[in-house]
Amino acid sequence: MGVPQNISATEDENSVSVSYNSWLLKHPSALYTFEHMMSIAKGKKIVVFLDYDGTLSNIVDNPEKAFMTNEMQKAVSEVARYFSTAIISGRGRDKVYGFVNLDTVYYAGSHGLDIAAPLQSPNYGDPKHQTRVVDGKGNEVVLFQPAKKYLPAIQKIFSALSEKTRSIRGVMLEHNKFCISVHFRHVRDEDFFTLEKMVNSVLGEYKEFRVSKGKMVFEIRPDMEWDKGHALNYLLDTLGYGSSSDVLPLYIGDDRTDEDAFKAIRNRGKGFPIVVSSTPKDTMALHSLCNPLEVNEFLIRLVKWRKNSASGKYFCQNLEGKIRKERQIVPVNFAK
Ligand SMILES: O=P(O)(O)OC[C@H]1O[C@H](O[C@H]2O[C@H](CO)[C@@H](O)[C@H](O)[C@H]2O)[C@H](O)[C@@H](O)[C@@H]1O
Repeated sequence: MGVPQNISATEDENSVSVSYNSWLLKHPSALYTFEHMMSIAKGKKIVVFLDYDGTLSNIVDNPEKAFMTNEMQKAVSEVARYFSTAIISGRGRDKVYGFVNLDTVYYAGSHGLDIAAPLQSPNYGDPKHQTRVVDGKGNEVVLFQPAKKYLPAIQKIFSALSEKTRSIRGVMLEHNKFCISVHFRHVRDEDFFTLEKMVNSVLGEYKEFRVSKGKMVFEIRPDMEWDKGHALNYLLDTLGYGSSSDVLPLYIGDDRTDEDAFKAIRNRGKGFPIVVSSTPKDTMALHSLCNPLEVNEFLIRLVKWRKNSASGKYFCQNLEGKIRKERQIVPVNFAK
């Protein structure tokens, strides 16, 4: 009995790695194609967008404990020194800020339904959803919250789900302000369909909401035309890059709702949509990274590239009007 099982395990592993390798041909590793990507980015402005769970932090059993490593926090902080950087998460905005804990990045929570954007002529999206507020650090920011009118209903759905799912062991509800996550990672297989029915029956009374499935989670949110892709465009616009043809948005994410951001970049016709996955999957992303460890490495490389290209540029500019003799050196140094 043991032998055939072993053989089939090996066959399975082989076929997984064969299909992953052929998937990689379509979605090459952003680490392997880094030089090529950066050759496209030369002289352009990269704006960095990052998902949180499964991208900056590993997927873990307890959503409250999805901390990022110190190395990752340092890498994101460095990235934010050189590039405009935003985190777009399904979590509540405050919660994701609590995990990342950096004041130099912009945050969008609730799958993009809650954006704290810089105070700069916001001309994208409906102004009635925008409020000027002073954040914890005393900076004026614009809160863009297009789903505000749904807050009372979200509260009711949360209460109804808490009541209804109480009988199912392992369910965990997470209030993400404009969305609700129903985690079923710890629900027994035999209880899954009952839970799914419960979720659908509660939502049956709230037709203006939709539910999608993420990683061991039902994600409930208002059924409106606003997603992570819209949030990416909104942030680009408020950061002042809306009409610039020199901007390359770079988005790294691992889950279904990140596909909306990949799609937005594909629609712009420029930029780097990068999916985090160690298995083949349908995606609009053009590049891939295997896991948060590779994301960390990619971010470190991005910073190094930026530092080097900045010093190269500085060298050129310095040479430009001043030291004629040294100008000859430029091509040699660049070739190195
Ligand atoms: O857009 P994201 O930042 O990726 O958020 C999507 C959901 O992420 C979290 O859940 C997922 O990660 C948990 C921690 O690793 C894991 O336990 C859970 O099974 C995953 O689904 C978050 O808790 C959800 O609220 C977000 O919707």
